[in-house]
Amino acid sequence: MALAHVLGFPRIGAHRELKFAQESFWKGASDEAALRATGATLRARHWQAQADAGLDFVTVGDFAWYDQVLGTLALLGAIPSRFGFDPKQLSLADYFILARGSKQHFAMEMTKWFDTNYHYLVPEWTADVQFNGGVDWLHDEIAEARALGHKVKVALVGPLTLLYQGKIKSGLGHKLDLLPKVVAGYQQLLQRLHAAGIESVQIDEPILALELDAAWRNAFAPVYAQLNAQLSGSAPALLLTTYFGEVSEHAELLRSLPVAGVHLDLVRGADQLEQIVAGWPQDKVLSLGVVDGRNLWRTDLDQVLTKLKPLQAQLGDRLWVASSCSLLHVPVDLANESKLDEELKSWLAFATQKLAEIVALKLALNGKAAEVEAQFVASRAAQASRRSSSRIHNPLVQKRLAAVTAADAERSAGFDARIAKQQAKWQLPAFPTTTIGSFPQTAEIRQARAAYKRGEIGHLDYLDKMREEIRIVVEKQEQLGLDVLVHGEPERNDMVEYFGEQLWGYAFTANGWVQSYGSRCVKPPVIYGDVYRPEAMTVGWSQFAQTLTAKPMKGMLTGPVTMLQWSFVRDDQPRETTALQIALALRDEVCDLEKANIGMIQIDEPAFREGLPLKSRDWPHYLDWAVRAFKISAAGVGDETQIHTHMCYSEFNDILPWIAAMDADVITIETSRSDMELLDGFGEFAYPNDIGPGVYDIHSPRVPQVDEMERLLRKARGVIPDARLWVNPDCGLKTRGWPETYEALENMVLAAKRLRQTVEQERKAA
Ligand SMILES: Nc1nc2c(c(=O)[nH]1)N[C@@H](CNc1ccc(C(=O)N[C@@H](CCC(=O)N[C@@H](CCC(=O)N[C@@H](CCC(=O)O)C(=O)O)C(=O)O)C(=O)O)cc1)CN2
Ligand code: MET
Ligand SMILES: [Zn+2]
Repeated sequence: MALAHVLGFPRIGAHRELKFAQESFWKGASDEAALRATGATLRARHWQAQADAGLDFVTVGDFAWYDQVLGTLALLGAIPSRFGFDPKQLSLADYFILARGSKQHFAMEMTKWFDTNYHYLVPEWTADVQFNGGVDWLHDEIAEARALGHKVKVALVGPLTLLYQGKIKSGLGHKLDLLPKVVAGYQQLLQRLHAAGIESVQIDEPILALELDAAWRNAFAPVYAQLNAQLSGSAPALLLTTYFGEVSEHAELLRSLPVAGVHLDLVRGADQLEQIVAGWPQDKVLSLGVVDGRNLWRTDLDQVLTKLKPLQAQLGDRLWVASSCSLLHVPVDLANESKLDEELKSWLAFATQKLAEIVALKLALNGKAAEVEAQFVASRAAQASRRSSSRIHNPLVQKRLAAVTAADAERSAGFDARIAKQQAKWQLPAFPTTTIGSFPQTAEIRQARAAYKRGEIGHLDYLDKMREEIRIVVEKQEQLGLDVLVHGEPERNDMVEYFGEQLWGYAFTANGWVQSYGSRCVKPPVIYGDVYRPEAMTVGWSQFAQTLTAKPMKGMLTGPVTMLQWSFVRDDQPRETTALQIALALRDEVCDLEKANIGMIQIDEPAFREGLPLKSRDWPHYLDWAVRAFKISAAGVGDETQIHTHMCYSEFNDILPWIAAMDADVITIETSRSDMELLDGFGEFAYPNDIGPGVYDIHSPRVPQVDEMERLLRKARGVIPDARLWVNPDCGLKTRGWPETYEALENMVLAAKRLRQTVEQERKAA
């Protein structure tokens, strides 16, 4: 009999209960007990949903108070020693300091989890890091689940993925130097799980979907042999999970690893099945991820069943039906969507619905097709209705896309000619200061928007409130002495959702929250049809903001790649086609802004790096269309119009030439959490256009001091010519409060002024 399971369930709660409990704890408005109680309630609810759906285990270990990688470090005792915490006595408050920083401590670095919009905390590898055991939280959660009567499978981030995803901070030549300690730590952990009677452990090794070099590849067999030897044939059985891509190059390794089973992502890597299944050992489970954990289209159950049936003959009980990856990346429950129309709703499945899909497949395989016939009928109807629906195809859009030429992607002059005209026009000081776009989204702003959405205040009142906010933001920027201003984006709930709401071909949810990092969530819009801009989206706001100041006011848009990457994307046409449709819509907006005398326009592409395929052999194709999409959105303007872009939260060094190929006049880019590591890349590749490497981390409430920022700027001057260097934070300020924002920007402007003085002195001395 086939079994059914998921690799993980979203922890934030259908109504973001965890977010509100975390934030209340951070504010000091509630205590640790209250936060813990909310966590326990959510876990209990999510396990119950899994049990009620008919899964064979509930997954324990997917919960995290902030992030699952940080949680793994806390569990193993491998927290960075620079914080001075005792790993075995770590309190929740300490754990949050690791994640968010404090007056004394920089936060741990945060970066994207593979190619998702989820951010994890980057382990800090030093020679003295320990793996001798840490907090008991996982063990407590297991006890909780059992007390509720559930059959438990424990999920862990695997040792090699954990090591790989960290960064060497000091004292190590190679991350794998830590292997003996790490393995000992996992052995200890597995023993304890065994002692507690755990029979099944899912051990996530998604790095197998990357192109690993020999050192990493070769580490798998000995590591798993050691973990297995320790268990000496006794429980828990290890299920090694791979996801986010195909792993067929490791087919031989996976067949021979001493683990009880292996999980494959058949959504991302449909083609790998044949190669891996051939000669699959008689004693190994094969868990097949057939329900998409990264998107929310309803599964074509017939199609999947057809694929699974022949395998059942081969695998029997050893066939497990699963989600492709953890369901962390999709919203919790479609039942909470009252605003989506019934047709669209019938096309979708959120995490809760996906549980039912997995179980329907399992039951159909196990000879109980009659019990789940209704599910199959509904799935069939959804596929048919999606294929034939008239709301998906827009001939206007398709015709325009077909007519795009290479020239549409090129500015009329090269950078040198453009920047000369732009400088003559704007007369900015050396090291111009600016911000990334958003200013604090205060409770007042959000409440006003919530009241507007509920119909308690009218459209004009809402506009008035937002305009008032813009007035305040402009006034503060003038006081601060910033050189290039922004309107602050108060009217935007989220930079992607806001545009999605105004474009055709997009649907948006009322409650489709997905965790992005810590307590922060997004509601990714759903792209279901051809994308079309019926009217201007931002022009009124930018125009209004420009009337308030004589300084340049940057227009503010989200770029095509990010609009795509942070949405749930249609799966019935290539991603690049959708990206180019969005690019054309944005191009019209950019041209409209220019016509309205907005002379600087920022087109944010924070997800540009995130969209990069995990395997480098797929890079050229992606980079080609992604760069083209950006350029098409930007290239409709004249030479004097200054195009900015912004990127954050990724490692950029390996794609610098393509970032340069986007040919934005100015890029502001996140660098401060990694102490300007970006600049290392400039050794090989000198970025040609203007650049503002972020001088402070906006994701931490800590206020940076003038000296720190001045130091970073001096570092930047080492590789960026003075004439090309801008001064700005790492990213937008929407998540910050006003007092810390104001103070930080005051310090930043001061740092820029000091730099100008230095240059002046250098010039005099010369
Ligand atoms: N899509 C996306 N991905 C991204 C980013 C991003 O900005 N957008 N930034 C990077 C980092 N990630 C981030 C993700 C989310 C947030 C963020 O601030 N999210 C907000 C939600 C934003 C939002 O949609 N807000 C809505 C709804 C806000 C809300 O909760 N309203 C209350 C009512 C108002 C109140 O009383 O507060 C409610 O509905 O219950 C609005 O402003 O209208 C949050 O979690 O708090 C920040 C950074 C990478 N990925
Ligand atoms: N303009 C956006 C902002 O300032 C860019 C954010 S990138 C995640 O919020
Ligand atoms: Zn950013």
